[in-house]
Amino acid sequence: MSDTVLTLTRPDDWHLHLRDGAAMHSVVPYTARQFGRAIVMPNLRPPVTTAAQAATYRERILAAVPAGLKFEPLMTLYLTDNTPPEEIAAAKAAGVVALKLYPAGATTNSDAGVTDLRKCYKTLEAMQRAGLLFLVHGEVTDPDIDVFDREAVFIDRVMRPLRRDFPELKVVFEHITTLEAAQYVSEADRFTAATLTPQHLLYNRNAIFTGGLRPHYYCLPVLKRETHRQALIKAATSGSPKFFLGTDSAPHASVMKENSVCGAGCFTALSALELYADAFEAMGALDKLEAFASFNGADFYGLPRNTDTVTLRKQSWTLPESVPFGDALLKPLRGGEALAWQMV
Ligand SMILES: NC(=O)N[C@@H](CC(=O)O)C(=O)O
Ligand SMILES: [Zn+2]
Ligand SMILES: [Zn+2]
Repeated sequence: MSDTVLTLTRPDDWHLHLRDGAAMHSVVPYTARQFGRAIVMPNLRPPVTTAAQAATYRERILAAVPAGLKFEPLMTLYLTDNTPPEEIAAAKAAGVVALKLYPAGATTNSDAGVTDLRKCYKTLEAMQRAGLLFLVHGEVTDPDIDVFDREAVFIDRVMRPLRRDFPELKVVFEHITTLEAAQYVSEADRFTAATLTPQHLLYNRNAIFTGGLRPHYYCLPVLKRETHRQALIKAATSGSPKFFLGTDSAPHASVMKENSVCGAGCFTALSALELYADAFEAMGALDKLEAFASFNGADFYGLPRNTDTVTLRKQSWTLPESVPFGDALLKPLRGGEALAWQMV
């Protein structure tokens, strides 16, 4: 491996928002160019709650993949208080790989989410039996809990009871943002893993307030203090197979981001690998990027690793300020700025 060229087994994105319709058509090509597969989040309006809906959503995504690219969307269902246990067998038969927990009110399009996980125990049992994974947005929504503490409190209130009651359910603690979550996952058994986003590896919460309020750095869980960022990049570059790539690329039209109420989500799909390469290089850990991006996630999900490769070259380029998003515009994280790495 030379200093200026990095060739990796083709990575997968284990946490991605593609939206639907014209907006989806605008963003699918970015992911399909970099990644072999992606776990597609189900928080559409209305959410993807049934196997049948997941199957038709999958077809719409495939129709948006540019000719000549091979990309496999891996589908998920949005768990609600009322997801029937019988839906799990149908989901498995339709190729759905996981269910997603959105605590009601925790994040974008989560109003149909779970109000109390105990209401879902029969369905979780069916998932554990069927070998479907459980992907978790790990924040409590209690208004008494400070927004910066919601992930740490979730560990005690939800994660520990969940692990105790379903020890063999594979759980992914999605987009972790804290030292507490990194520690919890490192110490957990082999049924627990976590995804890490580029923004949480690269930035601390100062980024949201540098020289004014910067909506494009606002996502959930919100960026935390520098001590947390350091714990996350340490986990990502540790070589532990429990941590893997999940961009959480979450496109919102710039008119919605630059508004009196700004939706949560950073759009990173356009330059995801470049952003991760930056974060790993700053730690002197480029040699750890391939396992994080291309091996650990597939191994945890029990899927084969990809066999083709991608190449990144160290050459400066400028990320566009904005790109089309259906009829609207979409601003990538770091839009208009120079990036050190470029996928070729
Ligand atoms: N991460 C975000 O800030 N937003 C995501 C939802 C989510 O993953 O929580 C979105 O769908 O916009
Ligand atoms: Zn989330
Ligand atoms: Zn997400």
